[in-house]
Amino acid sequence: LDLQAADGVLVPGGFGDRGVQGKILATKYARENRIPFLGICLGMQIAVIEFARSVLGLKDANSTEFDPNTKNPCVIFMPEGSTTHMGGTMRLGSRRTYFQVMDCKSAKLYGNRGFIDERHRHRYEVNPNMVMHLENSGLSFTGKDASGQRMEIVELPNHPYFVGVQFHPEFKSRPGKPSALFLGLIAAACGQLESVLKEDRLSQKIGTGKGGMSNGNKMVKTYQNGSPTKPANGSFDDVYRNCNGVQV
Ligand SMILES: NC(=O)CC[C@H](N)C(=O)O
Repeated sequence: LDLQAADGVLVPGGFGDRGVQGKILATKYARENRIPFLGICLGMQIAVIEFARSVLGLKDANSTEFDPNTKNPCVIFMPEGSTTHMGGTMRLGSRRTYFQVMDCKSAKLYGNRGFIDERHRHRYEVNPNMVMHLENSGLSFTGKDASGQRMEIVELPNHPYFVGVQFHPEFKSRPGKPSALFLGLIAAACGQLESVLKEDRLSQKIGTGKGGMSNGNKMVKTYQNGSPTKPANGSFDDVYRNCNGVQV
């Protein structure tokens, strides 16, 4: 895998320690070299572990999923007491994320909404006791659940696009209705994030329901079945057109 050729890095979810070492290296590379990054579920947990190791200097920082005896458990087992999920320990299904600040990339990409509902499938979470330490060193937990104890979105404000989410935006993302965070990753990888964030259209059609982007944003033509030479008519469409088929 040649990371140097990558315009963006997506670290997906996963269970167990297979591939974790490589995911940590890819995340470190993206963070240090300012390559647009999106971490999903385990990918977000990896981003926090990598940051704790490299920036906080906690060399054995880990998830208790991989090292139950770590002295620096920055990701821990946090089962959710739920009468509807009896017997299961997985945090599953739609849960609400509240933005903690509006001046962050994820809130803007979701159209400046106060909260979003996204789907979940995980057992482990960022250790709430380490949040302050991580934030003092530059990570920003821009989305949390209603209790404030479960970290849903993490960002590095001083990076062109470094976003990790505990939820799974892909579950509600559709080719013609992409998730805000995939739009952000692709736009950043194309060097167009600034113009996308400035798009009036991003926030105009929020809450219109049908035809909107998944979780609030507008539908944008993707030309998936159309002519690849169809002319673009705006920066938004450029992003979509240029990135059809692009591997990130
Ligand atoms: N879906 C995932 O990526 C799960 C991440 C992690 N293994 C957890 O259980 O929390």
